[in-house]
Amino acid sequence: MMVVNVVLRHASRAIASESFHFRCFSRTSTRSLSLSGTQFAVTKSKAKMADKLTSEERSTILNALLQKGWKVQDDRDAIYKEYLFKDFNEAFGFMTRVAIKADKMNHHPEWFNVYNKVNITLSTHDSNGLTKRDINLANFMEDVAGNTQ
Ligand SMILES: C[C@H](O)[C@H](O)[C@H]1CNC2=NC(N)=NC(=O)C2=N1
Repeated sequence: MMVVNVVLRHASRAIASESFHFRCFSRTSTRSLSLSGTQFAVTKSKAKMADKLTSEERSTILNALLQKGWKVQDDRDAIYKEYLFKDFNEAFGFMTRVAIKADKMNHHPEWFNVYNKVNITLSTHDSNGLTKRDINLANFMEDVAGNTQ
């Protein structure tokens, strides 16, 4: 009986201390998780701001696209262009190639197609404006359209 009592007391102390440890652990880990979550959010939003095209990049790589018919929107930091193809087959072929590339880049155009017309707007939603990803995708579109238009 004595032995059973000792064993039981030991076991209940162990369980109590386990649950104490568990509570401490889960409190600490929750706090540090939310802390690191906050730090992550701050770091991420700074990175997004830094992503936007600089004025130097606007007068070089963006300007090169403006020479090719792309325009900057009046009310938004975005570029747009209307591509005209021979027919729907050519337009949709272009869209298909661009869609595959865009998905690989995880960077997607806003676009609208009617028969042989494709209206495209590019902007980086995550950065709330133009970034090099828009320039890269627009240059890819220029290459593809150059071969089909
Ligand atoms: C969660 C995912 O990474 C984002 O929503 C991606 C997907 N495609 C995107 N496309 C565009 N144009 N801008 C983005 O910021 C963007 N972000």
